[in-house]
Amino acid sequence: MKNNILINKTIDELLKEYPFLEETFEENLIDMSDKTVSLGEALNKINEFDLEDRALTKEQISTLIENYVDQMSEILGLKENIIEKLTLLPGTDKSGNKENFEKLEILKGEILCIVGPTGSGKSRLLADIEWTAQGDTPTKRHILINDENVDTSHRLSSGNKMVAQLSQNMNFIMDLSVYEFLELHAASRMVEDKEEIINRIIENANNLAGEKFTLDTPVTSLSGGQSRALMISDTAILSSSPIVLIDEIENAGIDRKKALELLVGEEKIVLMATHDPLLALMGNKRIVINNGGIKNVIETSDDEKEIFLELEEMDKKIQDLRKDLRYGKKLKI
Ligand SMILES: Nc1ncnc2c1ncn2[C@@H]1O[C@H](COP(=O)(O)OP(=O)(O)OP(=O)(O)O)[C@@H](O)[C@H]1O
Repeated sequence: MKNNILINKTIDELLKEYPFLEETFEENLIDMSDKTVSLGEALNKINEFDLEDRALTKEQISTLIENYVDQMSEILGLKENIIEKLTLLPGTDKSGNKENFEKLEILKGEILCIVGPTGSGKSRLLADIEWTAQGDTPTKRHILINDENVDTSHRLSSGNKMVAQLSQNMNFIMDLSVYEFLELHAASRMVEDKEEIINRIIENANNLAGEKFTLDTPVTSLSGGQSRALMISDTAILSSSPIVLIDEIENAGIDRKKALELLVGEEKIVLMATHDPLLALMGNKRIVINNGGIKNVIETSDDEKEIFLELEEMDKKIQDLRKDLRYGKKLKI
């Protein structure tokens, strides 16, 4: 079985996560009397005579279970939940030299920042991840999902995307209200509690943006900050994509710290290109890019976390001054 994640899980865990497997186990000689054993162990325990009788091999049974979980997850929209880890394997920089790392693993719930001078290749790295590069981009990098090479058939399909990209420009061209826009999106995701989800999205978006907007507001009249807040909240709450790529959350009147917390709170992997020290220090690690290649991966140190607290206070002061300025007040510290 190529999916080690399934084979190492216990029968109990598998039945809780994929209740539809019970019948499959029954039909395929998997003993469910002891649910604490792993699927791998249960497969090993199958009697050779029974296998011969059914003209099956253990490998065939494991492949059958794996394919079934894959298909059902796709149909039930569970697929996004099975991304636990993203792995980046080195390619080459712009001069053709191998990148300076062996393997970079990013786990669910982690924030990684990407830093480097203009033109150094930050957007390229985000694009490699979005494309789940298999040595077929200018950098020759490879991306693995859950330790496996990726089935690239998803690349051109529109539904169930693995990666959501929050780009710098959010231009709405549709003539819809915020409610209609969210309703369309909710319908395409077939969510059960549409109204509740829509309310949660707008509430969180308003929490990020300075000036409040309502469900009746036409999307075309949202300000830059408001539309960005709406897209971030929508991505965090409604998007099925487990990986979120952000090409700089600029300072356009949104609370950047809350935005990141919202995205990561929904158990996603977040990769963000940024030059903003406050955002960079919110990450667990940062990838340093130069001349198209990854030169270093730095873990955020305890000292840096202290700096983060200072920056947070400075940032709050600046935000307050900005607000006062907007509302025509005299500035004082
Ligand atoms: N390893 C590489 N090999 C070949 N070309 C590369 C490599 N990395 C990046 N490039 C190319 O270099 C150019 C600049 O890269 P990119 O746009 O990613 O930079 P950036 O750091 O995002 O810049 P900015 O901060 O200005 O947005 C792009 O054309 C990109 O395809």
